Amino acid sequence: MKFTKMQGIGNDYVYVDCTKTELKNASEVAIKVSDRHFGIGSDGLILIKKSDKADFYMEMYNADGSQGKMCGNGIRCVAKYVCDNKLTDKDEFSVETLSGIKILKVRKDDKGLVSLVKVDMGAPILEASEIPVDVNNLKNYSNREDKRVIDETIEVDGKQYKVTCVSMGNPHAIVYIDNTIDIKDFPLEEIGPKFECHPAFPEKVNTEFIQVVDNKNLNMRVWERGSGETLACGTGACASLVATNLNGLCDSNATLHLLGGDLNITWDKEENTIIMQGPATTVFTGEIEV
Ligand SMILES: N[C@@H](CCC[C@H](N)C(=O)O)C(=O)O
Repeated sequence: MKFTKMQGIGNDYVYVDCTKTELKNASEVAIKVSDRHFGIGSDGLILIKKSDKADFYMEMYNADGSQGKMCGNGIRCVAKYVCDNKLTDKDEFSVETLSGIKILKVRKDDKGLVSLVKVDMGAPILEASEIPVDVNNLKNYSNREDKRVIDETIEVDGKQYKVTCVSMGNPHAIVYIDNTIDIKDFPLEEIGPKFECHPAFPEKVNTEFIQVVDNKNLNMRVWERGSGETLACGTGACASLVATNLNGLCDSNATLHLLGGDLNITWDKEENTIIMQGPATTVFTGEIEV
């Protein structure tokens, strides 16, 4: 299997061009290639396919072989892949995903290679049942009128946290952490898996731990369902901007500082859509037996 390893602010996936060939057992291949000791090493696998509704189709798998409906850092790398490998000559095109069709715009460097990608990520989903969140597993759920999960109480491993939930096509739980600690010292490996498998999240959840620096800057660490800690999560950054704005803690445009780099996120409230902008990088290409 020919592949290209790419990363978007450190969230790395193995990309396979399936526009002309088919890959069988994608879920098993995802587990194999993602292994950082016995495989290529990645947070998962992304297949680039043809679409009859858009210019391309993105199919993504987490490191444990589970399928994700959307991947923010992945879709920027798909944009770089299709442009740099001349599968399209357009600077603006569409990519179909399991969570709908996204519109992407690329910026190229002086060698004609894509360096920055802007993605219209669509509208955030806030209704609990659509995220999905089982509100019966929250403590004293209070937003029954609008059915959103904003600043609600959840008990995880005997400790109570305030949580806000948003879907960007995939489910996210956003939790605010103490600003006085260094975010790198937060015990993510211990707490992340407990949120991921909490009964409030019937399809599991990606959890973002946020420190509000000021109304234009947020620090973020993420525990992704199916992949564990990653250096960044694009959909997670979008969901965190929405959650933090709904809690009145940041502007509708802010920079998210993740372990692997920064993303600029805007909630265009007139259009009710989220715009994500960030880099995409090719690491290396190769061939592996699968
Ligand atoms: N890293 C991604 C999200 C990948 C999918 C996620 N783990 C899920 O299962 O929902 C991103 O950049 O958005």
